[in-house]
Amino acid sequence: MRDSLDTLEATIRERRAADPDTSYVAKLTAKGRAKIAQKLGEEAVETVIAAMADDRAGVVSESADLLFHLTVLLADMGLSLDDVCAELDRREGVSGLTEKASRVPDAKQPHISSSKIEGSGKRRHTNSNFDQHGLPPQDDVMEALHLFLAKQQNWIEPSEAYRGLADHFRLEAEALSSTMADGRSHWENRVQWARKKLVDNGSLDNSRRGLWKLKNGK
Ligand SMILES: N=c1c2ncn([C@@H]3O[C@H](COP(=O)(O)OP(=O)(O)OP(=O)(O)O)[C@@H](O)[C@H]3O)c2ncn1[C@@H]1O[C@H](COP(=O)(O)O)[C@@H](O)[C@H]1O
Repeated sequence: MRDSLDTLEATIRERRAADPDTSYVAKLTAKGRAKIAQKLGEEAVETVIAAMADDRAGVVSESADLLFHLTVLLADMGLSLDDVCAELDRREGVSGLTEKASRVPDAKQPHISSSKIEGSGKRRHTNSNFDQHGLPPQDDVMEALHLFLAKQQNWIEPSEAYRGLADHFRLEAEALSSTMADGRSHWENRVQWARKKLVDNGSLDNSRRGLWKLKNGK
């Protein structure tokens, strides 16, 4: 398997610079990364369709197309199969369920997807909708705080929410150190605003000063 992929990778790297009239790799590469990624997506869908039809030969064929297009994409990004294998090696021995349980907050919730790359199954955020301070929109913070609190067993201190959500949104150090005119933290202010919204809509238990928890069942 690895030999076949190594050979394919070497061929693809060589064919990228070939004449697009005689090379599919060169032709696809010339169309740009978006087209390569689109083809990869199509092959993934075709693999799924074959699997759902219990078409074993189809799955083998579509998987070959999928691996081929993935290798073209990696080459276009200056990445290699070795990079992917190194990541797989790093994960070896770590149960997928254990890794998933360690994520904070729950990445499966679809309604925080405005800043999440769909389909990755992992917490990844684009910065495109972040503001000039490098912070996510208030509504996203509110939804993420709701999810974060839903996972807590007990009362938490605000600092835990600041940290947990900063990790969730993968905030840069610069964004975390940004302050308002009065010296208060932009980020903490945003999380506090989110907490207030949750109090206002009746989700948050407001009975203990300086500690945060959702009301039961909210
Ligand atoms: N493994 C492959 C491989 N798998 C699939 N494909 C091509 O990938 C394309 C995608 O399949 P589709 O049915 O979606 O094609 P399509 O509808 O024509 O594509 P679009 O019009 O949507 O762009 C087809 O043209 C396939 O022939 C491949 N093309 C090349 N290779 C390898 O890459 C090497 C270099 O190829 P060239 O760059 O063409 O010389 C070859 O020797 C092979 O080893």
